Amino acid sequence: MESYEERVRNIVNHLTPPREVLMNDCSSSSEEQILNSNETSSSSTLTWNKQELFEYLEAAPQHIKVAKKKLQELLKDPIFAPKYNMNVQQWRELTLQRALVIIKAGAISLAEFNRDPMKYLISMEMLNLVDPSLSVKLGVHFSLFGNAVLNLGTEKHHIKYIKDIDTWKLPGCFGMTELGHGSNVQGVETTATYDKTTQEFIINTPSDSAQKFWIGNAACHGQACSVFAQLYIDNVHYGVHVFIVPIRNADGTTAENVRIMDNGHKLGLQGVDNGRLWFDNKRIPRDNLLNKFGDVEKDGTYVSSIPSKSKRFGSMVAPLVGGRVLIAASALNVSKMALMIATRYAYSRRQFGSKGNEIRIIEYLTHQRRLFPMIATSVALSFAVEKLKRIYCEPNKSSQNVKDLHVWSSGLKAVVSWTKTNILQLTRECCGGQGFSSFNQIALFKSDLEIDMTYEGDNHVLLQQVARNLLVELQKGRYTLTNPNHDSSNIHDYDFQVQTLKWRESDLVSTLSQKIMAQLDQGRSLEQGWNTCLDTITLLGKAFVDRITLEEFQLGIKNAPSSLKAVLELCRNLFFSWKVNEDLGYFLCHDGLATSTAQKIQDSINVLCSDMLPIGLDLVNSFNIPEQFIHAPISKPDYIQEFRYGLKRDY
Ligand SMILES: Cc1cc2nc3c(=O)[nH]c(=O)nc-3n(C[C@H](O)[C@H](O)[C@H](O)COP(=O)(O)OP(=O)(O)OC[C@H]3O[C@@H](n4cnc5c(N)ncnc54)[C@H](O)[C@@H]3O)c2cc1C
Repeated sequence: MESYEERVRNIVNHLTPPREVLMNDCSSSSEEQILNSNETSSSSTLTWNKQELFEYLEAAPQHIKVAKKKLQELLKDPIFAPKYNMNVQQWRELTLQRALVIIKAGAISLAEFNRDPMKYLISMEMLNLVDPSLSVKLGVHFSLFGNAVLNLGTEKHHIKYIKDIDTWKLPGCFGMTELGHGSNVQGVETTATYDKTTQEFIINTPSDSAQKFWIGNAACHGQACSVFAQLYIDNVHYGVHVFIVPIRNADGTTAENVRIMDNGHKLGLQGVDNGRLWFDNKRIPRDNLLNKFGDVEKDGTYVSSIPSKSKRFGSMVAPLVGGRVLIAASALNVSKMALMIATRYAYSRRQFGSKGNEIRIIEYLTHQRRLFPMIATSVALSFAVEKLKRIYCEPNKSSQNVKDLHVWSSGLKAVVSWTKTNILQLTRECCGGQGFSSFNQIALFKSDLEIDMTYEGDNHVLLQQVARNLLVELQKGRYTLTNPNHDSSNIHDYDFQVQTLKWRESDLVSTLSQKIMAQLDQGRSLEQGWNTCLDTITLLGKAFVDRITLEEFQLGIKNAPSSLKAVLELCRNLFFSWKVNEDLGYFLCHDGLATSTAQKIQDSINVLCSDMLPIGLDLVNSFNIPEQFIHAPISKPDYIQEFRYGLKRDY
């Protein structure tokens, strides 16, 4: 008689699909075949050249490819080898030493940031794959402190500071956030009062809530800080301006009239020395005002070509948009890397089934539904993020480009960082206990990059910027409202897909407009009305990003070599179905889709996942992430060999 276990096994075997429909067994292939092969995909359903897809997703001009290779060589220096098992002090020291190697080699510099922002962005993205603490420490120094000098300062500042920034002679901090004010930068309390008798500004922290908080490089290494403070001249308030304030002397001692404290242990980014700053009527020369958008003459006369305080503030924060572009791009790379690790493991790890013939975990539908839609989403986002980078790097931006940059960077920073966090969670779980080990990389990215949702603009606040812009477009009659499309004849037709996402966005814009008008009619202020609509606003911001992502993806498919079109279309269909499925409630409650069409879309996900099953491994192996940065043992074809007795992994 069959035992209970045997009966269950027989039933399960009966229910699982025949092995022939599943892809070739990667665990028996050599690493070279699986990971680095330029051969076409071996799937029976779709074929493409992996190198071709790698290059198409990379989308970099030749000179940048050369720079990338050069940086990759530099990153082979043993100092960049993985090392996790350290206390905070050791993390900070290693991060500093790594930063100095990069700076000494001239691989990252403010001069380069100015000359070739795309090269700068791509180099920083690569450093983030090696060690997020390293890219954040350098980012604070160059992209924030240095960028403030470059874009908020004038020639006198460039002459005085750029060389010292590029050599780390003047390690910098960026002092925007205070304990009492983070997202609301216009509300900072630190004051800068002009003293015309000495031609100095007096920088002061008037209360404990005004202490500068979370300031990168402040706890240990920073010597100067670009401080955001309210400018006062003769008791007249001129709004927020930015000042270069010395915080340490060259010998590392704290500067006079400055107090510094460490921010302490945190969730991640252990290598970044975040600190708190107080200024006790600290005097700085008049020239230390970064005066591109507003200046103070010797006699105390205020001069600016922008009369409105809030517009002036807008001009001052606009150049800082690069941080958001970098977060979106880096978050996408990390998503791809985590998916590469988890997917490779999923195609070689076996669990359950008959003895000697256990099932690869990728064969479980739950595994496919966790990994494949995210693979498709990462491919989809590649095209939107690439477009964002191009807009950012455009040297002579039209006013439309400036507006697009603001809206796209706000929306994509929020959505890509959330997507990455979701992907890190899913991939961590997909790897089981292995996902918990630092040496398998996913866990560390989880803790180091958790902050992406908060700094460089809190995601919920950023999506309000997107919604505000769409509302203005609507009010100015520049927004085309769209009707729902119930036609379900072909849910894989691009026109149907884009019409569906356009309808949701346009329905949300008009709903938002009506809701706010109703609030105003009831005598509420715009601020109160806005607050009652924040749920709709968040949905609208996300809907906008989904729509532009689909549109850019379609453009990418149109321009792709013909051999790549089919695989990209499969990804587009899965991306679309997944996105609609996530928000099915909205589509059904607001009559955006017929129930039968919604059902079709929902049902299509399992089918698309099974279409992706034979090619999922090839697809992640075509991702534009250099192999050099993937050292997780579970990503290797024979992961068991990676754990043979005596091979230590306690770094
Ligand atoms: C590791 C790390 C490094 C950092 N480095 C720097 C640095 O170098 N320099 C620097 O100046 N700052 C730095 N920051 C600070 C960072 O920029 C701020 O934390 C961020 O701007 C958010 O501000 P907050 O923490 O005060 O949060 P808050 O703005 O108080 O937000 C708290 C919550 O309230 C919500 N909220 C706030 N306002 C609204 C609104 N209008 N509508 C809806 N919801 C809202 C947010 O969504 C959030 O969930 C760093 C922070 C960290 C953690």
